[in-house]
Amino acid sequence: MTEKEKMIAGQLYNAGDAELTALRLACRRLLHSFNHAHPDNAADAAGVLAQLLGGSGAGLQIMPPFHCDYGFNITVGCNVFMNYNCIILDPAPVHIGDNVMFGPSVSLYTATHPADAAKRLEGPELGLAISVGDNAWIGGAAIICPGVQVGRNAVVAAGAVVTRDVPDNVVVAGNPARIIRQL
Ligand SMILES: CC(=O)SCCNC(=O)CCNC(=O)[C@H](O)C(C)(C)COP(=O)(O)OP(=O)(O)OC[C@H]1O[C@@H](n2cnc3c(N)ncnc32)[C@H](O)[C@@H]1OP(=O)(O)O
Repeated sequence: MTEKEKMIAGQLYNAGDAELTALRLACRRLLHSFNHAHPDNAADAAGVLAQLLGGSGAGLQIMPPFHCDYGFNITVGCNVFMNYNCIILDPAPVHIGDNVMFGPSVSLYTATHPADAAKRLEGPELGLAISVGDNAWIGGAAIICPGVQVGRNAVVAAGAVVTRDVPDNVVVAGNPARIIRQL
């Protein structure tokens, strides 16, 4: 397997690999264009997003600046809105459903490292896929940790750190995020 194949499969991989380094550089070039697009040129920004992302439905709106590692691992449904300054670390697949809203500075981190220092210092990284269900709302500055699945219609409160899967139709808040009510 190549390092890219290992990365997408959720296995330990070497991020310093030449192919992955080139892919991240290509991603940064596209992000530079997107984040510096003139506000009157919405078509330019939409064209860059179409090149950047693995797939997206109609009605996608992302407010700049936006940051991610690769882009091709991110798929987005219809009518998705991401507010300013969202960050998606996407060595592993990220799927965002239809009608999802992100507040400002939402972070989705699929990337992680071994907790054991000796293993971590050897260098390999790991990506665990994240998904956000249809109609979910992620409040500003929330952090979605590696491997988490957020359910349909769920609300993640501002500032929550989500370490476990979120069921459908609940509000979660806090660090670590806990269910505060059913919807
Ligand atoms: C596209 C965009 O999204 S742009 C707008 C960006 N805006 C945001 O990010 C705002 C996100 N909104 C929130 O975080 C809100 O507080 C919500 C949606 C979670 C409120 O949900 P509700 O179910 O109405 O909760 P409610 O306000 O009744 O509070 C219930 C309890 O949760 C607590 N709570 C509410 N919000 C939070 C929070 N962000 N973090 C921790 N606890 C919270 C309340 O203090 C309350 O606790 P108490 O019962 O001990 O008094």
